[in-house]
Amino acid sequence: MTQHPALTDHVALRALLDRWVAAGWLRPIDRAVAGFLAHRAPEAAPLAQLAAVLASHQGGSGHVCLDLAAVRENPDFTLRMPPAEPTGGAGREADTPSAVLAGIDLADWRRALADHPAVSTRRWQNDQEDHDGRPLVLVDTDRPQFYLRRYWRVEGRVADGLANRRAVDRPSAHQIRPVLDALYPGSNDTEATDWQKVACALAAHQPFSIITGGPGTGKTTTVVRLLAALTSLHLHRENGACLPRIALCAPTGKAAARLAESIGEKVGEIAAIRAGGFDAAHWPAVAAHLPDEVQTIHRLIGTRPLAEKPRHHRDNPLDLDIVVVDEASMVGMELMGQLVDALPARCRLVMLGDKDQLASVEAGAVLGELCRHAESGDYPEALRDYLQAASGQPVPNHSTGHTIDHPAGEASPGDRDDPVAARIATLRVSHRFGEDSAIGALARAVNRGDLSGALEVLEPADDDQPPGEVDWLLDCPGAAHADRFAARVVDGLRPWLSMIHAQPDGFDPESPEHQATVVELFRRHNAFQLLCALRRGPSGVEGLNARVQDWLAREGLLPATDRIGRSTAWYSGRPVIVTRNDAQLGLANGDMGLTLPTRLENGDVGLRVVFPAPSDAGQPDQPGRPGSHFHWISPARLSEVATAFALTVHKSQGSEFTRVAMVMPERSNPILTRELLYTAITRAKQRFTLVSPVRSGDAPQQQATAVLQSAVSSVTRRSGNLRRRLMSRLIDANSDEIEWRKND
Ligand SMILES: Nc1ncnc2c1ncn2[C@@H]1O[C@H](COP(=O)(O)OP(=O)(O)OP(=O)(O)O)[C@@H](O)[C@H]1O
Repeated sequence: MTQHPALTDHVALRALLDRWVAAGWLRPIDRAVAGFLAHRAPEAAPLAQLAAVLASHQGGSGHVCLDLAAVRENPDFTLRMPPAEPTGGAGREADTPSAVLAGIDLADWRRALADHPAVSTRRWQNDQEDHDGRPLVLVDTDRPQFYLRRYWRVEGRVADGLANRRAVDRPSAHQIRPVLDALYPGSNDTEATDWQKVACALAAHQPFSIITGGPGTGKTTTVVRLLAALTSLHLHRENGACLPRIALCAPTGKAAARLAESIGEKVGEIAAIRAGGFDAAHWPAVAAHLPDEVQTIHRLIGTRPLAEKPRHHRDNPLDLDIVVVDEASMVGMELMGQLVDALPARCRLVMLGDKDQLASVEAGAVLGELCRHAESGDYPEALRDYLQAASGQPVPNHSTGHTIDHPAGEASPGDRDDPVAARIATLRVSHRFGEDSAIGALARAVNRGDLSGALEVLEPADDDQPPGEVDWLLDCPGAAHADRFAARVVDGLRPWLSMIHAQPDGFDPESPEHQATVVELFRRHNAFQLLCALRRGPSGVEGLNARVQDWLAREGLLPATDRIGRSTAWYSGRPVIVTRNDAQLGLANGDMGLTLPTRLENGDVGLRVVFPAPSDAGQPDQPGRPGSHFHWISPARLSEVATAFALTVHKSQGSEFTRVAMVMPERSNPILTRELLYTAITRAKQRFTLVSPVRSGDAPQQQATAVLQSAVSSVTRRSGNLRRRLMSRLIDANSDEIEWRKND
């Protein structure tokens, strides 16, 4: 078979890459990798250059490496070329990766890469050696993986940072049992295992642990009790001296604010504990020590604009004993690498998150990858004994064993000796969505890829009935119920928009009464959110924002759309989302603001965009007035924002809303996956509406079901090897030679 000219001729390869960039299939930065390699090794095979370009391209789509076998098996799908969302540029069919790579097999890739002077070939056994400084790394197994060295190194750094945690004090089962019994009164009286208590015992023992579970399964509750248990042990032993220094953090400002909000109540519960023979002042003293502030990870480690390194790193670590990371599914590999670098080896690390949610948009699905086999929940025998003794709970093994995902040719220890699994606790019971909750049932069905289970829950919307907890609405232009969707959206937005209209003389930022009104405004705003899978097209964020503006204008809730324009104009009531961090303004990517008529210092009424201020506003390097709940910012200073009547599901991660309506794409799309739909459903606290756009006349219900089916059956698999690399380090270091001290 003749090969595509781009694989044998450098000029043809450059022309192909130029066309990919022009069509929007490839980023210019990926294209630049080819130029760099051509300069370094002009004679080397074009196929190797192409692989390097594609490895860089995959980094932009969340993968830390290029899985060569996956590219061979399904090139266009693996590489998302053409992109799932149209880019405006026109690509040629003759240029699709499947056309370009036809006839290439793994042996060709291997040969081209192994011969290239810029490629270092590795096996797992020597993955820590990094002396040759070559910019590309080929991990040569039966399923070869090709890395830019930068990602290879950061993945290794994360594995090192997790494997090297050495918490100084691991309580014996005998020490921690009375503390856990006091924190979980009544747990020993029932037969069912209290997995939260077991999770506490596990995380108290392991210097690095993950507590994972769906929404409302008690991750926050558990971590507050864990921190209380560790503080209690210190108080007891050292009489208040050297209490652990604790920091709570999350990847985004919004996730940090949500954790801060939910933690207060739980700390109050600790102060009220009276059980277990501790003196009356003990638990109030424990509660008083627990942190109430939550920072972003960036702020914790001291990320500085334009600086190469954050303030805290290996040579200037944070002075902390325990760090908790919430919403860890949103943390990518680079940020995780910076975080573990900034922690001293003695510092415990506890990660909280829902392993089934969408992964970070940055390269590397850290939590998802580490939790790949968490479902089975089996532990090594000795650890199981410890957990049972420490918690007083039965800890059954769930499965008879899965095969550990070891690189080919390496010994694979038995399932129950998996040292990564020994650091993971899975919470399985949702206290928010009980057995009879339709949202919970829909989320579970989607999560297990069960279309008929999902269809059992999804009730087609009925005009004569009030909407249920979950319902399904067909958005069919021209049909009798065409306005039903518009009416739902307007109903969802009216409560806060009408509050704005009730202040024609503008909000006074200095007035306590107006500040209270703004608190209520944000509460109402948070009661309803429209989500989309896509950004572009009529069912994407752009199309939906325009439609919503029309609907609201029709109802008199916004000025007429021909006056306000479409996407960038400022008007009273425009909700916006920040799309890039702005340290000067104290805004983070993902922050939401509302545009309000505002009384200005000169007495005029003008527009200001109001954002909730972080809890540490007014601190030395944090803009905002001390104690103020809000920032009031002139629209002229905001360039990186977008209208947010509708948001992508990606942007909604880390947030929750009372009611959510999610708009599906018109047809199946690689972006629409099981994780995306699950994430959208679990953003809703009380009601979830699925909106399926359909073409009129043409069996609308079947069209909608086909798109739903493609979503529940499509699972994202991120390339990367963090789990394997961590496992091999833990096995090598034999760091599970834990003394499972039950009786001392
Ligand atoms: N063991 C329990 N018994 C009864 N209620 C509980 C229990 N654990 C947690 N809850 C309640 O369930 C709700 C959710 O708990 P929590 O916020 O800890 O869960 P989460 O997993 O952190 O939730 P999220 O998905 O919001 O991150 C809270 O109202 C909490 O008080």
